[in-house]
Amino acid sequence: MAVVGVLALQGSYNEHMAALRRIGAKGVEVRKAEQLGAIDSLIIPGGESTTMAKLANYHNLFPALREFVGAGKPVWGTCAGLIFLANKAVGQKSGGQELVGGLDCTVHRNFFGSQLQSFETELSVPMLAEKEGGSNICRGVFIRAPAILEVGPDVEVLADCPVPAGRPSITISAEGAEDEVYSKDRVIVAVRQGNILATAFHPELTSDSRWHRLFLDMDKDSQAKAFSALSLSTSSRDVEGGSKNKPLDLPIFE
Ligand SMILES: NC(=O)CC[C@H](N)C(=O)O
Repeated sequence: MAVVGVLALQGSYNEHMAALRRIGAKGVEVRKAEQLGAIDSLIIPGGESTTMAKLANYHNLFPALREFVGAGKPVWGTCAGLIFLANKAVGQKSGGQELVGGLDCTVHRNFFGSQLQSFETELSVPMLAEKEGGSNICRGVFIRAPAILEVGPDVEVLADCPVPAGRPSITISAEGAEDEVYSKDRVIVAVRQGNILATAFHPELTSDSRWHRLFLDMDKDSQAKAFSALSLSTSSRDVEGGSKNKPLDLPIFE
């Protein structure tokens, strides 16, 4: 069974572990760089991204996390985890914070305001429903939530939501560029880029397991791809006992 790591430095890692248990998946709390070698995929939970970054720095996790993402292993960032995975973050404390990166987007750390402006809403998620069944709607729990302001061409938008009425316009200061005001009426809150999944809200705080299932399916898909690449290369070498008849979800090496 694939092992899902949950970065357990700070934030809602217990809730992700419980969500994984509910669907019969094997979750492991990850606190050290060397543990990343023993997991198939990784969830970076919500919490407080500056604190989480300080702890990740203290435990020298950033190089290993970047290597994990760079290797194309499935990674899901929720809320603060989304901020970790973004290539660029705005609205940060002065001096900014270290990011893992890999997800081609610009994220605003506290787009929806302070803790007091936390909210729940229904999100339209046709892609999630198509892949995992169920309703076209899911409950989005937004806690001092970030939002995605811009995405690159390889990023698929899975959900967006209206910018709350009365939200003051924000200024984005890009180095050297003139300040620009975010003036769209909707903002992106869930995306996928290859094996990276990111949500600005907290599916682990609801009983809807479909986001966790989607993430597990990403892992299954990438293992199947690795397997078929391997079976192609073995069949081209005409190795005895080819792997054609083995189910794709078995370990490749026995
Ligand atoms: N619930 C969350 O993960 C909030 C993230 C928070 N906006 C931060 O900057 O870290």
